[in-house]
Amino acid sequence: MPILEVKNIKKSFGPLEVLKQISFEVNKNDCIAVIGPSGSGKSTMLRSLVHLDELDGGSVSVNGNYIVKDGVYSKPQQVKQITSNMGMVFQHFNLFPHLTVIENLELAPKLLKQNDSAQTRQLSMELLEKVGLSDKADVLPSKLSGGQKQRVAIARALMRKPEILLFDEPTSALDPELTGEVLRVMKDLAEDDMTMVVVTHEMEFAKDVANKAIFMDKGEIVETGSPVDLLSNPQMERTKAFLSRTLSK
Ligand SMILES: Nc1ncnc2c1ncn2[C@@H]1O[C@H](COP(=O)(O)OP(=O)(O)OP(=O)(O)O)[C@@H](O)[C@H]1O
Repeated sequence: MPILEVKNIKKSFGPLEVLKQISFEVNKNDCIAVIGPSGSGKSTMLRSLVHLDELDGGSVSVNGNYIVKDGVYSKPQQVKQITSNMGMVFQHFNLFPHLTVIENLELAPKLLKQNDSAQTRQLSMELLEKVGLSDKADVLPSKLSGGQKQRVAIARALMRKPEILLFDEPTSALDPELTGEVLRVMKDLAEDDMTMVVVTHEMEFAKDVANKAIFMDKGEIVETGSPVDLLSNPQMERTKAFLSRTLSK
């Protein structure tokens, strides 16, 4: 059974149909790159998986538990519980500026009283080490580079030990010289068999790290398959058309 199953999801903002009956599955250990031109609905699709955007129709389930089934949402408590199995990393980090790095990591577990504070501290230090920032535990986000902020955001998303990590263009807000350090952490996670869905414009990451690619255009999935095949096969007219649009952005 797939971990995450998305079936015929639909979403409009007013008259604009942003998602048109999208379906796909995420299996354990998949790293899926979601690629497509600006405005194709990638962020909306990702946000809808954790109920940050409300769908108009379709189904999303995690391990067979429905967040929404045929457009009808489960009870809020159940939605909360199911979505807690997914961690989200945003383009603009979304760190709390008045909290130190370690306080950013520990805020949610403390509010939810998930673990005792010694366990929480041990996990937060382990995760900061994993992203190479154990020396920054007590500094405020304003003292960090964009790449470091994003690595903190990744560590924070891992605090609840999610089964799936979702990334929404995690390097798009970074200066080019800072994208590498974030992509390396993401590659390490993929190599540790983390299940990931990554909205990205980084074609090299898609080719090197992802095992599957989903191409979206105008609210539809127009192509799926192995990223290497899709990105390097000159016969694939849609892929070429997509790439020329993206590269000319
Ligand atoms: N809250 C909103 N209200 C109205 N329209 C929205 C809202 N959020 C997104 N849209 C519109 O929905 C469409 C899809 O947006 P979305 O951000 O999902 O695309 P995207 O593929 O992620 O684009 P990008 O690569 O530029 O981030 C766009 O036309 C956008 O303007």
